[in-house]
Amino acid sequence: MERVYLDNNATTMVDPKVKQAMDPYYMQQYGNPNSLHSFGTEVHPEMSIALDRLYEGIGAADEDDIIINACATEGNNTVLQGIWSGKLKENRPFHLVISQIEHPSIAHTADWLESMGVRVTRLPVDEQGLVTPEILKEHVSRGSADLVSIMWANNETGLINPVQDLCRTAHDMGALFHTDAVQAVGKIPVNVGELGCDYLTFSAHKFHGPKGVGGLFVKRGAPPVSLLYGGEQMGGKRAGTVNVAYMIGMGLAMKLATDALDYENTKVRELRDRLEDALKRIPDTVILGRRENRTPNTILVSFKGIEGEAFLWDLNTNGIAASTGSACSSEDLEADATLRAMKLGADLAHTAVRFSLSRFTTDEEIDYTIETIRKVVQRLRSISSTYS
Ligand SMILES: Cc1ncc(COP(=O)(O)O)c(CN[C@@H](CS)C(=O)O)c1O
Repeated sequence: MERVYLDNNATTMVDPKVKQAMDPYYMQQYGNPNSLHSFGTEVHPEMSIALDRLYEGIGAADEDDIIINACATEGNNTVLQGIWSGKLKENRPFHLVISQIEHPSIAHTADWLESMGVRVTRLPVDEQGLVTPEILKEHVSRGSADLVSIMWANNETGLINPVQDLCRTAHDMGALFHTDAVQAVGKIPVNVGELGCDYLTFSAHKFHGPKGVGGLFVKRGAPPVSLLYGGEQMGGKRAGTVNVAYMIGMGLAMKLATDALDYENTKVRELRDRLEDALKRIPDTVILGRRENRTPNTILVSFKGIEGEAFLWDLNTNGIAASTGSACSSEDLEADATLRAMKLGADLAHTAVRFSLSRFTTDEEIDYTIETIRKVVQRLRSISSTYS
């Protein structure tokens, strides 16, 4: 087998149909959409179709806003910094509530805001690794929070938070609610109308769209949030010439991913479960997080006595791509925040490896992965000084 890509929570392959849809916008229809001449106006119809697909994909109403930006990191920063700057203008304090398992684009932004004088509450997770309304009510008094931001699905464990209940609880407390839905869109049904959130973040390269484009949902009536000022793009809410090709690509990727949700939750889930069941047959293996409450494509597994980095290297030598936790913390050998928040022992936290499948993963790739993991675990344990 040539190579097997099982790191789709880090980024995904662009769907060939998405690539094909983007191609005309580089050398044929390359006008600036803000130009009044035909080169600019001729791209408007496809941009409108793309926007409609995004609205439909997350269940947004016509009166809501979806701001096209560069990535989820920008979207997360826009919400947290946008609400903060609004409070500054009103000369009012800002109390931000996040969880201890958020992606660094939330966690580190919160750290920076805290250094600027913002009050930040970081909610722990329960024994299942989830943030619950009970935890929110236990740590935050009614009326004290301005914004609650809790991720929908965790990028390392795949665990799905009860965001609808969290949103309702946040609103009952008088707070706005944002969710980082990067690992939910394209994996589980996302409907902002049912959820009731004020803001929601997503990123195209997580659901077979291009890297470098994302979306920020802003519910009608929610305080406007901006990070970049300049031209009148996105109604002045996000300045900068729109990347037409990427916006059109993200719109089609959203449609294809939404259309494939059944496949994700049947065939992809079946492939994931087959891999997970095979891993569980290896002695001294721990699967982190209950399968029933995880996105259908993700496994976080720990092999006792084997360092995650060494395991990944052996896998990579055999052509299999996976990761220890999230890609953005892969250089950091320190057990990352999510695993620390789950109160995993250092041995488990340092050996955790993430496998994340996609709709392009095949039976043969899973067969090869199972066979290879068995050999790698046996080899590494045979030379391990800590495993006996
Ligand atoms: C929940 C969540 N929130 C935000 C981001 C950032 O998305 P960008 O579009 O790249 O800015 C990510 C990307 N997580 C990758 C890279 S760190 C991972 O390996 O887990 C994410 O998973």
